[in-house]
Amino acid sequence: MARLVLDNIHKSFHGESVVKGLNLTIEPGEFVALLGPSGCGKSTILRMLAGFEPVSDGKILHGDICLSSSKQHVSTEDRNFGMVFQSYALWPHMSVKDNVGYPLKVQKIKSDERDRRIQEALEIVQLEEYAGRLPAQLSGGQRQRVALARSLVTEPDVVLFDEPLANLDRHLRAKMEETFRAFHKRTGATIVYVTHDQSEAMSLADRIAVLKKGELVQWGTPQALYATPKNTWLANFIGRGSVLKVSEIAPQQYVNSTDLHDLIERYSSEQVFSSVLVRPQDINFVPIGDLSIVVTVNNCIFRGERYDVELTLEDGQKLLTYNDMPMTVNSQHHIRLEQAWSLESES
Ligand SMILES: Nc1ncnc2c1ncn2[C@@H]1O[C@H](COP(=O)(O)OP(=O)(O)OP(=O)(O)O)[C@@H](O)[C@H]1O
Repeated sequence: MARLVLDNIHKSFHGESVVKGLNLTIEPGEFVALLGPSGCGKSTILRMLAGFEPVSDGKILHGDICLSSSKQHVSTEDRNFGMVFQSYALWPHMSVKDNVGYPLKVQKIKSDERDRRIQEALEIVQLEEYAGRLPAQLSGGQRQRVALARSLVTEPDVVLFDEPLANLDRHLRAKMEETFRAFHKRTGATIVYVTHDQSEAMSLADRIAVLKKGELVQWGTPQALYATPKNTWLANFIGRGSVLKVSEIAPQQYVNSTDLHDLIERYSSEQVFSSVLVRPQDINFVPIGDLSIVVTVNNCIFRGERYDVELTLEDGQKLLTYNDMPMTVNSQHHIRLEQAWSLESES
């Protein structure tokens, strides 16, 4: 097992720069998600890792081996990375067993060894009983699990996933997330997983690289991205919450309740402002008091286990919070903001 390093990677198509100086060090066995909106360059990065695309500049290293640079390019076949894409690309005329075993046949692995590895891969994705079926006789989730089994029979150090759950319904996605977790635990492979779904990235990955327009915005654990997002764009992209304009304050710090209320009070009379992130769970309804702010209920939506309540401050800014009970639209209440996180302005 070796470390995967993306060292100042650039990629341009016809003079247009789509990946701009990306640096990432992925530890052996780590589960990493590349997350970002459509067109930010996620698939291009994965394709460069897979060897389908050369890099325009920079280096991709796997341990001591240089896989890609402007002078060098190790072919896809010689990288021995597993790959699972959105479309399962199974051979329709081959059984599950033959689909899974195909990469081993290409590698000319002997049949008893091949059978052992197929059996093990099918066990990991819990499809042993389906070995004789054709892809057409399987559900979407089962087909995706066959593709997963096929990606691991060659026992790769690194497995690349490109939106593998995008074509599945919500229920199946949740089930497949479990399969991925078990797969990662069992194989210990390094995983690079492309998605534009933040909840998928948050629930699966050890670390997430959030990308925007070909640039890395933040790289960290899901918990760090949620608690300490870098800027207003990321705060709006990860998790739920409200970005409030307040009086000026240095970015990247927690603001306690007293300071926050002071910053909100002083904001209306000032031109220069800062932005802070307030998470819904950091807002409490309280009796009128020193640290209370008047709000009006703007909207209240039933979400099953709770209500989403949209509040309006006196200066018109909106805040999202949760409540166990429904709240009447246009009713007035007092809230206390327990804490907030100050943000850099979006570049
Ligand atoms: N072969 C290509 N030729 C020209 N431009 C390309 C090529 N491949 C990708 N691009 C461009 O590079 C940019 C990044 O594309 P990429 O597919 O990597 O984004 P993405 O983040 O994976 O998006 P999505 O989530 O929609 O799949 C886009 O503007 C796209 O049009």
